[in-house]
Amino acid sequence: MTLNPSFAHDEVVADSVSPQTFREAMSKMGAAVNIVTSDGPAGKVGFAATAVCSVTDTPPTLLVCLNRSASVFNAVMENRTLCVNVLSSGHDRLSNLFGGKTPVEERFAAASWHRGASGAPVLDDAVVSFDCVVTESMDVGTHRVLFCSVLQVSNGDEAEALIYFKRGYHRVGMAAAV
Ligand SMILES: NC(=O)C1=CN([C@@H]2O[C@H](COP(=O)(O)OP(=O)(O)OC[C@H]3O[C@@H](n4cnc5c(N)ncnc54)[C@H](O)[C@@H]3O)[C@@H](O)[C@H]2O)C=CC1
Ligand SMILES: Cc1cc2nc3c(=O)[nH]c(=O)nc-3n(C[C@H](O)[C@H](O)[C@H](O)COP(=O)(O)O)c2cc1C
Repeated sequence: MTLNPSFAHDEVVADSVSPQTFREAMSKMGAAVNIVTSDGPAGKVGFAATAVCSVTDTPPTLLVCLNRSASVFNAVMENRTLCVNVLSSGHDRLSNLFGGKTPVEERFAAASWHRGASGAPVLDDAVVSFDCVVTESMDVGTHRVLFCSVLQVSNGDEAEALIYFKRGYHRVGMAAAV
């Protein structure tokens, strides 16, 4: 396929790569696993997320992509606060709880939490946590991209992180040999 620079983005995307092909390809892109929590007027919620990325250090900003059909969606948008808790290697069961259809109280009962500056739950034994306020957002397809200004960082002392790769959990902590 040759790309004509005058094509609108949607035209190029429409009949090229199917969602199935895209997901299969994405399954090979290893990513850190996070539990994104939120609390506020709409109540306490949390979900597992790999679609989290650093945007800029000035001001410190993360982005989080949240499916608009997720049960947590309205609460996160109303609270406008969230905490990105980066999971350690022993957190695979916790990730599955926050990634499934489990009731909210059952999700949070499986771990220990404290409250961050934003009011969102911070996971006690996370590798690191980024407590944030949602400053901007943009809809792309099925998801809302949340731009999150970081209010507070909490560093843990966990040696190994949890990585999601080829639809399974892996532990990482040792530097690759060069
Ligand atoms: N970014 C997202 O929204 C993600 C959603 N999931 C959810 O977990 C379920 C199980 O996922 P897997 O076992 O990894 O198998 P899968 O075949 O559904 O997904 C493979 C990979 O594709 C990407 N992906 C999955 N659903 C997506 C979506 N709706 N939008 C954008 N990217 C998506 C993720 O990188 C995922 O690891 C998925 O069906 C999805 O509901 C999982 C990972 C990321
Ligand atoms: C490993 C993993 C990563 C996920 N990453 C994302 C993500 O980045 N964005 C997203 O919207 N949903 C993601 N999900 C799915 C949400 O965690 C799930 O939709 C959320 O828990 C809401 O589920 P519910 O609608 O049953 O409450 C992921 C799930 C798993 C297991």
